[in-house]
Amino acid sequence: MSAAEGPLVVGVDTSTQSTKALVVDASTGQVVASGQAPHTVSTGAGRESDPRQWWDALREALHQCGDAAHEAAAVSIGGQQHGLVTLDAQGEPVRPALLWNDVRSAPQARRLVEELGGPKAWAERTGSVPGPSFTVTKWAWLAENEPDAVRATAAVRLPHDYLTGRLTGQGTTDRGDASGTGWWASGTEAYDDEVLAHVGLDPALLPRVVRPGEVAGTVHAQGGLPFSRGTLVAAGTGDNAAAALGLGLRPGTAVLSLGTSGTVYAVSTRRPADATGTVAGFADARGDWLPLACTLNCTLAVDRIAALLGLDREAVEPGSGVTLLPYLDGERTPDLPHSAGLLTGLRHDTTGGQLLQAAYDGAVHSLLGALDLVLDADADRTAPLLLIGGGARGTAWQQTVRRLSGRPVQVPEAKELVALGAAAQAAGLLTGEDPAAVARRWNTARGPVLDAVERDDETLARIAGVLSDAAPLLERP
Ligand SMILES: Nc1ncnc2c1ncn2[C@@H]1O[C@H](COP(=O)(O)OP(=O)(O)O)[C@@H](O)[C@H]1O
Ligand SMILES: O=C(CO)[C@@H](O)[C@H](O)COP(=O)(O)O
Repeated sequence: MSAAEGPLVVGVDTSTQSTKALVVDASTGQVVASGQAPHTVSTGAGRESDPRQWWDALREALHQCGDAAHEAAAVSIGGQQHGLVTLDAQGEPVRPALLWNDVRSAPQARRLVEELGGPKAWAERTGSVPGPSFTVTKWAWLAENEPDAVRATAAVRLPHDYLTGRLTGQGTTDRGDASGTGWWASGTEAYDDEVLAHVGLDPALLPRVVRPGEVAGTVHAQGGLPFSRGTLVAAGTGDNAAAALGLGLRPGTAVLSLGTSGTVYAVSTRRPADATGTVAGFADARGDWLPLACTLNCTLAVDRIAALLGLDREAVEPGSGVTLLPYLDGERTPDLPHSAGLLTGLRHDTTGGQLLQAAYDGAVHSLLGALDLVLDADADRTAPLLLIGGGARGTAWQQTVRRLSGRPVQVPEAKELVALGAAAQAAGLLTGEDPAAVARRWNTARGPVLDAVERDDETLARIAGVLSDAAPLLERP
């Protein structure tokens, strides 16, 4: 037996690059064991992963947790949002999942927005104007490009639903992740029959939306996992909603998450409906809302540029008028799905370190442009930003966010906030508490606050100018 004070819970983050598992003491929030196993994502035109490798990675991550995982009384899975998982009648993937950062459905996205009333109508109906990240556009792409796969599909799931379903044997999801599909109406909090009919998706193929605080099921088949049959399984949620739980986030505080995706978000009690499409009007996992903007190019893109330059990711140098838009995967914020990386302002005396700094600046500029849009009008604009995700560990990321935001930045010591949020959700099942209150009791947001520095408006203006001047190039399909 472990020396934990309370029951143990397991929180999982199945994100783009890896699956991470934490075994957490539900009384204190102490992480008693952890594990992590990588995934592969296809390269080339699309971004796909075989869902079965998420299950294998979950098994491996839990194996690394050792005996502690055997004692878990409840488990919950947070996962990368939007991915389209298609299962056949036996529950096996029909094809690899189409991931959130696969932009091939950009033409379908544009068409769907036009066909169902335009951006304002979509924002009012689903909270968001669907871009190529949204599941509904991926389903439309599949129907057009692989009709046999669509015909073979007996169930449609999101990544976290897939793993939760393999644990419980039931098809479930939650409002947080459902709100990123484009077929969940944020006004009625139910699947939108008209959208589903329009894209030819039978609602019977979709999972049941579990209410906040409700049990999704119990572990029905161990399948090589360390859990006992009957272990409680929480609803789980999308990774950003899970991190909001993990931080015990309250309205008024903005989060910047620097991982494979860059995201900026806040909790709000008001249902968002941004007709410009910059802010996605997601639901959170509790009953409130999670207005969020997301970039496709964050840590991976900057690391790639560092690798091209043969530099360590921290080897940045200040100064220079060079601008680098690191849109290696196309971009979502701003909405430029067909764009590629763009470099301008290069001189004989530009150094590699300055080029690398320009890549950080380009990535952070996109996120900060949406900061004011995700916060409620009455939020305190001088409060610290919470910086999380793998990139938050990096000094160059921290300093770039400070310089370009002009705001204090708080870096929580807790590393895996998505998995911690999932653990808090699992703990909430045991104690009946609100998961965000569990996380606050665990003090998960604790960490140093870096003071505000003067905002570098010159760099922000230069990047905005390049974006505007290069629009025809960046928008070209
Ligand atoms: N010490 C560090 N400094 C800067 N970046 C880091 C550091 N450690 C990890 N990273 C970055 O974090 C990224 C992974 O972040 P994470 O939030 O785990 O990603 P995911 O989106 O898959 O959840 C990697 O791409 C890597 O570039
Ligand atoms: O698409 C979004 C949010 O809308 C992404 O944030 C995904 O949820 C992927 O997350 P990471 O793997 O980068 O954590």
